[in-house]
Amino acid sequence: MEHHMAPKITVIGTGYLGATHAAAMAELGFEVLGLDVVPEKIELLSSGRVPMYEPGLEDLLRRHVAGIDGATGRLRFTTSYEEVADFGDVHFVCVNTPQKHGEYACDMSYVDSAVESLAPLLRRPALVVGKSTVPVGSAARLAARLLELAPAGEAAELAWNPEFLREGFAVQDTLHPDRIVVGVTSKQAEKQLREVYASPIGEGSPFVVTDFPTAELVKTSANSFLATKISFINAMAEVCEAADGDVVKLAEAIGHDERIGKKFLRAGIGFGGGCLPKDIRAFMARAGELGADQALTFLREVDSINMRRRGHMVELAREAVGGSFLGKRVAVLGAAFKPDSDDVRDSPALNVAGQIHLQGAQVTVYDPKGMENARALFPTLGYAPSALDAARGAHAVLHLTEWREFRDLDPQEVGAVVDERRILDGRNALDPQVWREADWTYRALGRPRI
Ligand SMILES: NC(=O)C1=CN([C@@H]2O[C@H](COP(=O)(O)OP(=O)(O)OC[C@H]3O[C@@H](n4cnc5c(N)ncnc54)[C@H](O)[C@@H]3O)[C@@H](O)[C@H]2O)C=CC1
Ligand SMILES: O=C(O)[C@H]1O[C@H](OP(=O)(O)OP(=O)(O)OC[C@H]2O[C@@H](n3ccc(=O)[nH]c3=O)[C@H](O)[C@@H]2O)[C@H](O)[C@@H](O)[C@@H]1O
Repeated sequence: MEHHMAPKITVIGTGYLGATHAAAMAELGFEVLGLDVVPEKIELLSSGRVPMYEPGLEDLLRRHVAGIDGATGRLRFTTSYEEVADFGDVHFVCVNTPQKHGEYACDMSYVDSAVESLAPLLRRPALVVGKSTVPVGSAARLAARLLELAPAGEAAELAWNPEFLREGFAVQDTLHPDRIVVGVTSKQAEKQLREVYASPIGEGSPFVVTDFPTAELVKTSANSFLATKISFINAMAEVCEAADGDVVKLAEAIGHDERIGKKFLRAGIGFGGGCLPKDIRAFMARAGELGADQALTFLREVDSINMRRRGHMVELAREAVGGSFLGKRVAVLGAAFKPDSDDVRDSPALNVAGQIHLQGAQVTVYDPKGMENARALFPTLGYAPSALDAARGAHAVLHLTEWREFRDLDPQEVGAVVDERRILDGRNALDPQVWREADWTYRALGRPRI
């Protein structure tokens, strides 16, 4: 009987997506080699440490990284493309695809460079699998490039396998995905990917096989839908504020309709992060290039509703401190773009903090995990080592990222250190009653003033 070896896997780009994917693939039993162009990241990962905060990821990594006591040794890291090309049968491309400076379009230079570094070294059969979020049409272009550059010729193939993980739940989402989507041009590629994902498929994750453009579009349309849902509820929050309605109750009530659903209806200062904002913009830009820009004009509105939230939060805060920020102290609870992450890319919390600082207030920020990243991006803001320290002497406290730690704060304890008991809840996540009972003025976006 033919002895079939499990494919060896490489992961190119070991950031939020790639580091998680690499560790998860080792957990599923594969031999994995991760590569990044930043040697410091590779050093950290090789010693079993994760260069960012993602719940459960470090434990997973330490179970597998070669050289760690008791680890399986299935996971290693390198900066050498030669090593990756020699080692792998399936190469996942997980590099960043940020927004271009001053444009809506996606910056494909990192993906292009990853493929151009790897392809000329592929001498034996290989499946290169794109996971980064890219404009539709990229996979076809990269497949042609691969064929042009790889010494293995047609034995080096491309597939597209978009990723849907959420930060904060990355490990769980990778090991137990809602669905697996693969864009392929051959049965062989499909077969190989079925083998890689045999475990989640066996657990019941739907496996959707499609062509390149559809696979790319599934990703951008999923993120567009999520962004639209958030902006929808934030538009309702604007109307609620004008009509003295309560958007939290409204969301709960419409969410009982299963066709609408309860998820992604949390009104507040809106969506941020390294994905939703840049993905909807890149999608609009790409649709424009394809002559289908009209189809996505609604995303422009989704984006502008979202950006208005930040400005509105600043206005509410200014109003709360008496009409001007000059000489006022403002405490900001939260810097990460969402809880359970240290990611501050396009963070609504930091954007609001930055605007208030520019308008003359003394702003002090605290975040359980995002401090280092926040300081690097906004070095002129004040930072404190705890929520209580941030609140000391404040004329207003702004709750901008809904960490558990903030929900558990004791309003009396915080009340003892502030100058004025004023709290603005930018995430509709605190219990208004608890704060009001402790003599705080509580105000939230889209809820009655009382
Ligand atoms: N962060 C997330 O939750 C998710 C991200 N995505 C997509 O995944 C991609 C990666 O996102 P993140 O992991 O958040 O970005 P990231 O910035 O955290 O990680 C990207 C990594 O790629 C490395 N890199 C850049 N150029 C390289 C090259 N030529 N060769 C090797 N490594 C290189 C960087 O040094 C960095 O470590 C993006 O397209 C993003 O839209 C998709 C789903 C979820
Ligand atoms: O493409 C990506 O990178 C990922 O983008 C999002 O994941 P993520 O950015 O980690 O975070 P989300 O949980 O989607 O939250 C995004 C933003 O929306 C905000 N949000 C979310 C939900 C909600 O009801 N209201 C709301 O304002 C969050 O505070 C956060 O700023 C998607 O949820 C993932 O499926 C996708 O893989």
